[in-house]
Amino acid sequence: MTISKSMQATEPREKPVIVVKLGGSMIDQLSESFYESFIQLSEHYHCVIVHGGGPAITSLLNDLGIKGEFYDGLRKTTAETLDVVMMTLGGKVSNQVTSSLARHGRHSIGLKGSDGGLIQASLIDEEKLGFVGQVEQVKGNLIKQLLDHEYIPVIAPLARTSEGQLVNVNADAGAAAVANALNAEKLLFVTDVAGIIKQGKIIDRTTPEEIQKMIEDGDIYGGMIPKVTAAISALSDDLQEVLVVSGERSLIEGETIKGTTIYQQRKEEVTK
Ligand SMILES: Nc1ncnc2c1ncn2[C@@H]1O[C@H](COP(=O)(O)OP(=O)(O)O)[C@@H](O)[C@H]1O
Ligand SMILES: CC(=O)N[C@@H](CCC(=O)OP(=O)(O)O)C(=O)O
Repeated sequence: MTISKSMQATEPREKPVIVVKLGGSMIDQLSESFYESFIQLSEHYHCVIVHGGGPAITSLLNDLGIKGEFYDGLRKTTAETLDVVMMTLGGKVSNQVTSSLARHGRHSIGLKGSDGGLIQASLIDEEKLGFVGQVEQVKGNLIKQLLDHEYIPVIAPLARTSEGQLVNVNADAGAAAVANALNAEKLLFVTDVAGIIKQGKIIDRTTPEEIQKMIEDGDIYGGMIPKVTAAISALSDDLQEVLVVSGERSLIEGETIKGTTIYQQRKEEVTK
């Protein structure tokens, strides 16, 4: 996928938006060439980061002797767990990302999705999952104001309910909702694999229909399921392609972002 038609854009306001989700699986090991390519990308796009941090949360919960449970990839979040989630995502991991960007000469602002009414959510199933939310609304204006001042927003996937309750949100779903609210042109899922793998090979391009089949056949499993589900939910007229990419190396090769592109096949292409 080419970087952008608007590669030549110089006015900050004219830059399209790209949302980059940093997966917890990779956040400790993002390479120097990854950050360099991200900075390169930020010259052509308004970049917004939404980060995960699942492994860091699990590690601190283990250290504290708190048992974790997952249902369909979502962490059951009791009041005790929520404290750890908030400390880890809103503290350690957020700081890790903003510090790395600062080392590369870029100012960023770490925000929790629960700050300033940025991400509003509703409880999914309090009895089963505790304080876990699904996103209802994202206040894009706050993020746009930061982008207008050339700050990179670094958003932790926390939200609030209409009653003001803090909730834990899956980071892939959070990134998809942020991308939609900002009418982003691209959404990148940065993870520990170079794309979606089928029969040992990275797929170059795929559609929601093919993905559905790969899930049914067991070719896509575990942590890749919430990612592709979020990717499919994010596809729209504005956001026509979502990519799954590796954080181990540069995001860019030539003028192309490397990874698996998920796109919605147009009707005329289907009938061919
Ligand atoms: N078809 C697939 N292609 C690539 N990775 C897959 C596939 N199916 C499952 N996975 C798994 O998904 C993982 C990435 O998801 P996850 O660990 O949740 O990442 P993150 O923390 O970056 O969100 C990969 O490391 C791999 O083990
Ligand atoms: C509700 C829920 O499960 N929230 C996630 C939030 C972090 C996340 O999604 O991080 P990754 O992207 O690294 O998986 C959690 O508690 O692990």
